[in-house]
Amino acid sequence: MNSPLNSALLHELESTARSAAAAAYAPYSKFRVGASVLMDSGRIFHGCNVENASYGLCNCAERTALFSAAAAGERSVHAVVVYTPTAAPTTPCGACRQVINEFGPDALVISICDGPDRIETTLSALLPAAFGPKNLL
Ligand SMILES: O=c1ccn([C@H]2C[C@H](O)[C@@H](CO)O2)c(=O)[nH]1
Repeated sequence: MNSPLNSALLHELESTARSAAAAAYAPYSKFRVGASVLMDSGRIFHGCNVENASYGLCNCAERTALFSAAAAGERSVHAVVVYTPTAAPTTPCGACRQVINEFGPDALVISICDGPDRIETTLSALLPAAFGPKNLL
């Protein structure tokens, strides 16, 4: 990604994450999450959480979005946006942080919600000293 994350792109990413939550399959938690990812190619993918009757197999919105990008051949993520239907923003869970690290150790991570607050941080701040592909070289 050579160009910075300008405000138009950020707005698109945020509205994509918000609308992705509409497809959430969350019959158990009722917590409907949406995510969008901007890949270094410039392509945007989205995802929602997909739950399962065997609760441990629930997949978060962030991972759904990233796996969708990976399935399309993408390998490098520039920014991740997660939307939760809450008053305060929510950062990705530990499992999602590890998956984001696989494809974007330098990724920006932006959390938005229904309230005015937002969190703009980086994957490396959320998962310092991460284990990743470099450790297997
Ligand atoms: O950042 C998050 C946090 C939680 N969830 C999902 C997982 C589960 O389906 C539900 C409750 O944890 O919300 C996400 O998709 N992303």
